Amino acid sequence: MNSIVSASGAATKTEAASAEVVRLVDVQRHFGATAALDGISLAVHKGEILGIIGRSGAGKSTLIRCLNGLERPDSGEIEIEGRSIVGLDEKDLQPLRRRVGMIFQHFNLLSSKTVEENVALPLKIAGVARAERLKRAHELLDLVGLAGKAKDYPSSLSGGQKQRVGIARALAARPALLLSDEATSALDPETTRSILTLLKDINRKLGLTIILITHEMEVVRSIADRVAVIDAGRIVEEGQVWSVFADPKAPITQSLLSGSRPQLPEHIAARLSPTSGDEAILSIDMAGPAAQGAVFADLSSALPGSFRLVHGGIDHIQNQPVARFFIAVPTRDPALKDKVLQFLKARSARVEVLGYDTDHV
Ligand SMILES: Nc1ncnc2c1ncn2[C@@H]1O[C@H](COP(=O)(O)OP(=O)(O)OP(=O)(O)O)[C@@H](O)[C@H]1O
Repeated sequence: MNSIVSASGAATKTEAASAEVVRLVDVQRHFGATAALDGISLAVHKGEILGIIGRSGAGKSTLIRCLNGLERPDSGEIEIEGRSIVGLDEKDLQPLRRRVGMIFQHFNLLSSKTVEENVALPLKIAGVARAERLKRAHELLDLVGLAGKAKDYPSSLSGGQKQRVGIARALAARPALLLSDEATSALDPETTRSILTLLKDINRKLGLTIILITHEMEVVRSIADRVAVIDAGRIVEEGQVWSVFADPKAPITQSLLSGSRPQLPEHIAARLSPTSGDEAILSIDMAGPAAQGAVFADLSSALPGSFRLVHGGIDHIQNQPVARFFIAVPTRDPALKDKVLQFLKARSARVEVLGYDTDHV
């Protein structure tokens, strides 16, 4: 069984437990010989945004379908706001489903209904009177920036506007949890940013707990507090987003993150020798407080002429600096590389010798 993934911070155990919106314990779901979920344990706390990433087929959709009661696990426990949903019949699932809003990649709006009718639909199903549900729909359209579109039909909206309607509809019944299933995957980068900003605003304003399922690291990077990486039905890595980006441990995480972190340029990587050359090429990873000092200026003062910068940069994730650089250290002084390694390690940097280069100009 995986350990329970949680971010209780400074809260006491009791406070953290009371603020749990979602709790999964050793959830298993098999399809024939395929383990779509193979022992998922997870806790998500009120107001948290959790990103769940993984490759195609990793089990993300099965997980989300288990959370909204569309799929039943073979074994394990799933609680929403402290109530078990495993084993409930359709009738008893209905009120719990209203506690879980959902947004989709292709919006899933009803084309024959106006924007306000789409937003009000969950309330109509719940038996809320027309005047009240339209009032709520208008409040929500205001919240998502579509106040003037109430009477329009979905066909006249852009993709970003359709997703805003989807978000308003998902919030209609005042859910405790919003599930987002690849909600920005069909949108262009600018629209994606505006939808992510809206989700973050709603999270802050309403204290809404959000679980985002995505294969896009950028989505996780820009709005999630925590990330869980799922592979072959198991959580293989989890943590605060900045810390997982700074030091991805599982090979699948490293692979998913490769496009989001500086990599040694291919033409240099291709010509590295594992044993000898004029320069040693080092990768340097620093994050949090370790990335805040003037490391390279200090290295230059302590060991003049000891390196040249090859590639890299500093990113800021959740207000934390996350730095990754590649430097070249001349090998004519055989002791220099070790002095540089020692200096950087003393500054809490992770340093790796990637190989040796002879052909730089
Ligand atoms: N109804 C089903 N019948 C048979 N196999 C299924 C079913 N649903 C999912 N699977 C299998 O379970 C595994 C996990 O699928 P799932 O759809 O949860 O992955 P995913 O991470 O959401 O993938 P994608 O990103 O491509 O949607 C896959 O091997 C898939 O083929």
